[in-house]
Amino acid sequence: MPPYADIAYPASLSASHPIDKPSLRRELRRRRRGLTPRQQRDASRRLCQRLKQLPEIRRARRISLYLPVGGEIDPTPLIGWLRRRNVRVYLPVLRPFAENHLWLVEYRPNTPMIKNRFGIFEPAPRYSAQRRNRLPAWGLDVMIVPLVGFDAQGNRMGMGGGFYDRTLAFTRRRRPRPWLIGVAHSCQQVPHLPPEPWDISLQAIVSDQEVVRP
Ligand SMILES: Nc1nc2c(c(=O)[nH]1)N(C=O)[C@@H](CNc1ccc(C(=O)N[C@@H](CCC(=O)O)C(=O)O)cc1)CN2
Ligand SMILES: Nc1ncnc2c1ncn2[C@@H]1O[C@H](COP(=O)(O)OP(=O)(O)OP(=O)(O)O)[C@@H](O)[C@H]1O
Repeated sequence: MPPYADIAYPASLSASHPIDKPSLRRELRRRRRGLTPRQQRDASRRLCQRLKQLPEIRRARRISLYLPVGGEIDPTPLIGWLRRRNVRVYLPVLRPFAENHLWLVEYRPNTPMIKNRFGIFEPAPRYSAQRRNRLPAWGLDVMIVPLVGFDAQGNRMGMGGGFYDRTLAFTRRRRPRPWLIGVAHSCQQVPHLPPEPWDISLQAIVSDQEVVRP
């Protein structure tokens, strides 16, 4: 059972109601924002310990992750470890002129950064516009995907923009595809999320408490 199973879920989460995704998303975002700095630090450390043990990550040469906002679990302690292993690190960048698509842009120690319209740091436009600094998503070995919610079956919910679903839609038709790892705090686990037709399935979900392999 998820540790928060005893907390009252929104009424919309009971089996007899269809799930009201926007209110569930709000509730789960509130929950992760409410974690203390200390809980955040511990969760991040536990998450990264688990990630470093995954064979898929140990084998990878190119990995994308994200810079956390709003209480998201923090994967960035991995960056130094990955660089020491000569792994290339990529970040999502809001793609200009393509609604709700992401670019994956290499993140080096001297990469110029700006805040995007959501207040998330990302490589600056001048840098991201250069094709040599980007990688098509199929060129990644592993993509670490931030989750707002997840269930034990591996269903996921994100921020609601469909950014990752759109960016990864190609994986239905073509190989290679990156190994997709969703990450979240364990308090973001819920009993059941309805899969949507456009959802791209994850190979694993890693939280501070466990590794779920659907
Ligand atoms: N750290 C991090 N970076 C990421 C993502 C993420 O989930 N986490 N994304 C994953 O998709 C993309 C950005 N997606 C986002 C989608 C929606 C909202 C959002 O709802 N923001 C406002 C409402 C809209 C607005 O301000 O215009 C909000 O916070 O309520 C933010 C980011 C790319 N970078
Ligand atoms: N491949 C796609 N092409 C066009 N629209 C899409 C695609 N994937 C998702 N969408 C649209 O994006 C919107 C957001 O979807 P959803 O609520 O599932 O987002 P999410 O999974 O939480 O977000 P994310 O993928 O950024 O983590 C939906 O309205 C959906 O129709």
